[in-house]
Amino acid sequence: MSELEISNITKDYGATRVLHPVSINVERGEFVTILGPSGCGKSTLLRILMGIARPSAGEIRLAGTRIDLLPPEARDIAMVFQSYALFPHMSVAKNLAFGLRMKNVPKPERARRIEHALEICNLTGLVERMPRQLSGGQQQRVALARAIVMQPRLLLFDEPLSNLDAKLRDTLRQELVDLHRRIGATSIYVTHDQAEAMAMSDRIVVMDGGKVVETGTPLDLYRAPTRAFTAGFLGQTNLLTADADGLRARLPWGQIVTLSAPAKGSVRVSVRPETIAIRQNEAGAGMVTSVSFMGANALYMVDIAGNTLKISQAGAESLIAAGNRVSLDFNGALHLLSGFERAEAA
Ligand SMILES: Nc1ncnc2c1ncn2[C@@H]1O[C@H](COP(=O)(O)OP(=O)(O)OP(=O)(O)O)[C@@H](O)[C@H]1O
Repeated sequence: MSELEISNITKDYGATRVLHPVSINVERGEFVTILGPSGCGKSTLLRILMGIARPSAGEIRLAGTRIDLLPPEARDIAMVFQSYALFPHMSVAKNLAFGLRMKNVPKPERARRIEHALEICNLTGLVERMPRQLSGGQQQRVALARAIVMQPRLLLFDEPLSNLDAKLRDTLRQELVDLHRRIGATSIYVTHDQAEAMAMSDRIVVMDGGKVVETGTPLDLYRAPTRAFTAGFLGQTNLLTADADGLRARLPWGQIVTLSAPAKGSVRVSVRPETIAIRQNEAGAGMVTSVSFMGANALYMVDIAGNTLKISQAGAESLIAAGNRVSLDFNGALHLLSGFERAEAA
C-alpha cells in the first residue's frame, strides 16, 4: 500500500473536463513533483487533495484511509502556497501557533514545535516580526514553517518559489531539499519549472491537458523519455524523424545513426543539444544560423535539410560564426520515442 493513493480522479467544470482520470501513487517520505504547463490541471489536483475543491469522480487514500470526502481540516495535510498566505496582522510566532491552537495542541508542546520549526527554517530571531517586516524569502520560510509545525502526514507545495528572484529561488530550492531530507515528510510539489522539478524530486509526474503523460525519476525522464512531450518539456531537445531499420536509422539529410532501441520504418527520436558535436566543414550538410555565447557553453542553431537543430557545446574556445557550413556528429545512440502521436495529440 502506498502512503498516498490518488485513484481515477476526474474534475469537470460544466461540460469541460479539466482532469481526465488521474492516478498517482506516492510512497511514504517521497518527494514527488507534478510538472506541467499552465492550465494542465496541477492546481486543480492540489486543491482536490487539500479538500478545497471536490473531485467529480475517483478516490483518494492517505495511509489507507479514504480522505476525499473529509473536510480540509480533517485530512492531516498542510499546504504551502505561492502567495505565502500569511496572516498579515499576526507576528511570525502567532502565524505558526494558529493552526496548533485550532487543533488544541497543549501550550508547552506548541512552544516546542514552534521553536523547532523556526530553527529548521532559519527563522530564529525573526519570531516577533510582522509579515510586512520580512523579505519575500523570509515570508516564504514562515509559510513553510507554518506547514511543518503541524507535522502533517502530507505536505503540499503550490509553486512556492515562483514569486522570488532567481538567486533566492536557487537558495530556497536547496534549503527545501535539505529540509525534506531532515523531516522526511511525504511531499507533493507542483511547478511548471522543469529545472526546479529536476533538482528537487525523487520522482516527477509530467502532466499535460489534464492527463498524466509520464512518470519517472528526473534522470530517467531526462535520459529516456517515452513521450515527445516529456522530452521537450524536461530540458531542451531536438525532435527528429528518422527512417529505421533495426538499430540503424537514416536522418532526413542522409546521415546514418544508431538508435537506442530497434525499430522499423518512420520513427521519432529525441536528441539532446549537448549530445551533438559540431565541426566546421565546408562540405558539411548544415549551416550555422546563429550562435550565442552562454559562458560555460555555446548554443548553436543549425539549419540542416530544412530542420533546425539546437546544439550546445561545452567549453567552446572558438566559436563558429553564423553562415559557416558544419557537419554534426551524434555521440551515442539517438533516443527512440514511442507513443508520440498520442502525446502530441493530447
Ligand atoms: N472554477 C473553474 N471553472 C472553470 N474552469 C476552471 C476553473 N478552475 C480551473 N479551470 C480550468 O481548468 C484547467 C486547469 O486549471 P489549473 O488551474 O488546475 O491549471 P494549472 O496547471 O494549475 O495552471 P497554472 O500553472 O496556470 O496555475 C484550466 O483550463 C482552467 O481554465
